[in-house]
Amino acid sequence: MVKVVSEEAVKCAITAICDAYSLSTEASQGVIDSFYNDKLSAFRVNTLKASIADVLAELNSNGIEVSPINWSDVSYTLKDKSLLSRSSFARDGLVYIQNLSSQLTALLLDAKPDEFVLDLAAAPGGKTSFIAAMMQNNGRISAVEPVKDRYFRTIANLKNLGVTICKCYQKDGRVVGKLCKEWFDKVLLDAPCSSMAQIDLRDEDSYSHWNMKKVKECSRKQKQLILSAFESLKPGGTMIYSTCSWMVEENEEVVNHLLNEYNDQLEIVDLDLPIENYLPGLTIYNNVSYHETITKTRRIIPNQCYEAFYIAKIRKLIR
Ligand SMILES: C[S@@+](CC[C@H](N)C(=O)[O-])C[C@H]1O[C@@H](n2cnc3c(N)ncnc32)[C@H](O)[C@@H]1O
Repeated sequence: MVKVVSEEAVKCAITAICDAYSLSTEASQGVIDSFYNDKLSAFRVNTLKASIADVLAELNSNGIEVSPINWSDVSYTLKDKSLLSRSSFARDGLVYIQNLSSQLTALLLDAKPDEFVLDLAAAPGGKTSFIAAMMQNNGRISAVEPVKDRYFRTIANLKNLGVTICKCYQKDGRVVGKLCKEWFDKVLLDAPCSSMAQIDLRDEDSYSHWNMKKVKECSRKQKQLILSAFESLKPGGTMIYSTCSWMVEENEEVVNHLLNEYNDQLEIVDLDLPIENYLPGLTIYNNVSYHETITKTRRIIPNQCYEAFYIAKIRKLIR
């Protein structure tokens, strides 16, 4: 029987990481508060099906007010997504409601037309579809998802969003590296995680299943998945590892595991995020030291606009 955690236990985990960064009491409180507060919603225009100008004009005529984001032409925030999520734009895939941290992660993969891309943990396909839009539906994407209903949902979603270059596979991502050794130019591993970003401390249901046992289980699987992702990458290719968790076990510890296995075959890319609310990856946690290069990985600090996220960009060296 899994022990259900209290709000205090979640706050404790968040505080421990704030302490590890020596964040001021005020900054730590800001992070904890962000797990209580309502966030702004965000969406992107799906340029596979609509032009930005047309969508903005339609939203305006429906009284939906949106604000642009400075790092993406297609991304916007809005106070209340209820009208938009019920609209025909969302239903018909002209826009896709997606938080900014997720959008930024997909953008950072920097997939180009004509490349061969792997999305190793794809459902429901939000990032896959953004990647396809950036590739202008030119090239190839393989999307992997082992859970049956999530796999079928991804296929339906991608179809609705006008993605034509993606083939979906119902598979465990951990076997892909051995089956498709050095096939892909780019790989996204948006790993299954304990989903701290989804925690709303006002809503017990959102954290009642979150616990350290789950964190440890996720960490074990993430370490296997990151090796598989790296093995599937071509020399010279790049991959993104991301989670929407705040836990070191699911982030720095996983990248450190890859570095322990393949240190001489990769470099961690220094991520220059176009936002201010981020921290470098931790190199020491609970008295365990990780590779120094992990400081080049990034943690997005949650706030009103952004969900808690961890992003690492990794390049496979040409031998
Ligand atoms: C964080 S979600 C991915 C979200 C997706 N990238 C998006 O933006 O829409 C992680 C996904 O990994 C899937 N997953 C779980 N175990 C997996 C495994 N062994 N191999 C590949 N995917 C797995 C989960 O079912 C879940 O759909």
